[in-house]
Amino acid sequence: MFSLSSTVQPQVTVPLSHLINAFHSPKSSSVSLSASVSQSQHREAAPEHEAPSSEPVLNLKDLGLSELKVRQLDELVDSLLPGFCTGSRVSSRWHTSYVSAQSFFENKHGFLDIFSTLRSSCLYRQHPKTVQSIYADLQRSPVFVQSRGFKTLKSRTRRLQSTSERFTETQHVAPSFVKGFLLRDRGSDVESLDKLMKTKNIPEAHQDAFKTGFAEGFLKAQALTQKTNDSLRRTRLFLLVLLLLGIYGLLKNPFLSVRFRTTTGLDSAVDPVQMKNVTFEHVKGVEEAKQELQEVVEFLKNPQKFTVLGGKLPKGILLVGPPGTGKTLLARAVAGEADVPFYYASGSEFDEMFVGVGASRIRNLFREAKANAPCVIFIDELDSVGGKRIESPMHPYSRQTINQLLAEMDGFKPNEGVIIIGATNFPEALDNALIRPGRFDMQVTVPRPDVKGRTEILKWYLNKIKFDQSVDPEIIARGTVGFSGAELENLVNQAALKAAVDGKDMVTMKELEFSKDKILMGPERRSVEIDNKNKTITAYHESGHAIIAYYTKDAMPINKATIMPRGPTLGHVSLLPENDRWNETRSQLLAQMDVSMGGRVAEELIFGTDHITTGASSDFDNATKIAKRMVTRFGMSEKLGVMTYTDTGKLSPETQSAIEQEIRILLRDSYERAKNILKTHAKEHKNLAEALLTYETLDAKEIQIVLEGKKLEVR
Ligand SMILES: Nc1ncnc2c1ncn2[C@@H]1O[C@H](COP(=O)(O)OP(=O)(O)OP(=O)(O)O)[C@@H](O)[C@H]1O
Ligand SMILES: [Zn+2]
Repeated sequence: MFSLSSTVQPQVTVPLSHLINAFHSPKSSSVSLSASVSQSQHREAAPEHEAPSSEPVLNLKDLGLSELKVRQLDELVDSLLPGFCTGSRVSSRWHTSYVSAQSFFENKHGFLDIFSTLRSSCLYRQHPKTVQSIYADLQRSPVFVQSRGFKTLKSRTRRLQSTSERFTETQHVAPSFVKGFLLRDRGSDVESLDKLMKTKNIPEAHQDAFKTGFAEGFLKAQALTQKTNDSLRRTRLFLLVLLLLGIYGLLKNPFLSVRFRTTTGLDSAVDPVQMKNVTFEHVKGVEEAKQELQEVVEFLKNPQKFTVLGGKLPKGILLVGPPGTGKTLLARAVAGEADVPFYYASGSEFDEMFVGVGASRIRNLFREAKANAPCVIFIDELDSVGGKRIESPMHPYSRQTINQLLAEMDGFKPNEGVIIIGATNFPEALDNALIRPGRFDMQVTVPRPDVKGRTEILKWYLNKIKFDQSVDPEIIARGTVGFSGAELENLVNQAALKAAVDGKDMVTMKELEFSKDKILMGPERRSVEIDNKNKTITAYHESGHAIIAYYTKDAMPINKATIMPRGPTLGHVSLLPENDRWNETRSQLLAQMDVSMGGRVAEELIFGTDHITTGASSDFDNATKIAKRMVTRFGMSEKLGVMTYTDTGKLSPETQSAIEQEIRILLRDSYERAKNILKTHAKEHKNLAEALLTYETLDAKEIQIVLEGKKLEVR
């Protein structure tokens, strides 16, 4: 049978006579199979074998093919003579037999890799021509066209041969087809099978067999052709839909962040993201940083305006600050405010074990960005690409990568509209070359937020959840000194989760306090069974702290006392500074020491010296630290004067012992003060401890009620 593989059927009408003639063209034809069948040549060739016009006309009935439709006939012809059809796509493919295709994929598989075509179209978005030409290409050439002609030609011919065993003249079949066809004037003559059989002297006895064989072969080929056509049609439809979708996506949103990405070894694509929805409004508590970046936004909005006036803006801005303080968010907001593309890269992406990869990634990034200026390139973790640790065996090519980064930064003018924002937690770890003028020459500090900033951040994230009106973000803010924006966001989120778990319909202070403690001290250990004796000791210990805090003038206000085990602690008292403390007075420091002492003093007073526990060790640590700093750093000891003693190891033994002596005195005095207070307020101490044993946790208000001798309302 005539099998067709993956070839598109050209719509060409061929007189049946050509076909028949082809079977019986002179055996002597010397056209060799392996020769490249150039159709144009054949067409140009003089028609030597013009058929006599007197040939009788063939009736399809004679062939037993009267059932065939014209189209089927065309297909038959094409099956037999794929090379014939003028101007058809197939023919042109045949003639590229010796030409390797453009891509390895094409060579290997014989058809275009439509996905890589689409991908590369996305890679070069700034050249819309590419997309168009690809579209045109795809229109021109059906996707599964075999472009490796020699393979096609041979295999198809072989198939022709094997399926036309009836017409045995193996060697000469194909050439005679061609010759028979091409040497004739196709339009004019209509020949008949009868005549052919006569002229070729086919014996009467064989004529029927000839016809039957011909028809059988045709019908079999027909069935297969139909199948192939169906599957081809389906594939083409699928590819068309895919293509249309791709084009639609590109037209609709050129900055679509989710797109085909190529990460083939050395070459990685870089996609910008449009940051319209992130503005400075989203970044709270870092007002100074926002102000400094405002001018960068103005520049990105209108680079020309700045250069006309001769203004010069930094190419690179370094955002410096601890993790989670919103450096990435700020960089996004800069792009969002200016409504320009945002290119994100993490320094660690460039840190490659392979030569040239990191450098090549940087090159790609800058090439893309420059083509889309004005825009923002953000390099997170800049220290991991621009660090000083060059020549380390762990990062063999980092020098190369840094050099590439430097070259790229030097490679464009300040008015080109590309702003590079780098972020790092360790500016001191950066390579000096990076922070020279003309590179990252502007530093913006993004510190941990202060009380006001924390309150704003908490409000911002609280507004995204349901919370009770009684919630006071400021109280939480005061208790979260040192929290970063990310940690505060997490705090609110944990509170929301806790409320959901407890079946509440909104978040209250309780959940917020809960999640704050969880972040600060680890999760509650409700399951831990603490015996009554230990519980009682803990209750008195914590009440001791609370009483001292309550009755000492310069101590911080109490926020909460609890005997709920959490993390490594059995209970704790939390105090809230009214504001972030920039400075502390001597009396505040002493008060802090006294509060720390309160725990141990309570144990001693209530249970006796023999029953004091190990539970006060961290309290002592705390108190000792304060005393030591007062003596050695703050000049708060009369005996040692206003002098700092940083490296105590290098001091004379006398000075060392004098320091020790002073610290000891401070601690002892503190202990005595605490003892006095607890003795004076023994009743309140007892009441508070009992309230804690009953309620486990007491907040500031409840503590006040107990200490004022009033009864707590049953909760
Ligand atoms: N000042 C802030 N205002 C509002 N949200 C913040 C702030 N800081 C941090 N966040 C929240 O924390 C998330 C993480 O912050 P971001 O990634 O910007 O921190 P970063 O400083 O870049 O951290 P890293 O140094 O770890 O990369 C932000 O997406 C945001 O949700
Ligand atoms: Zn304690």
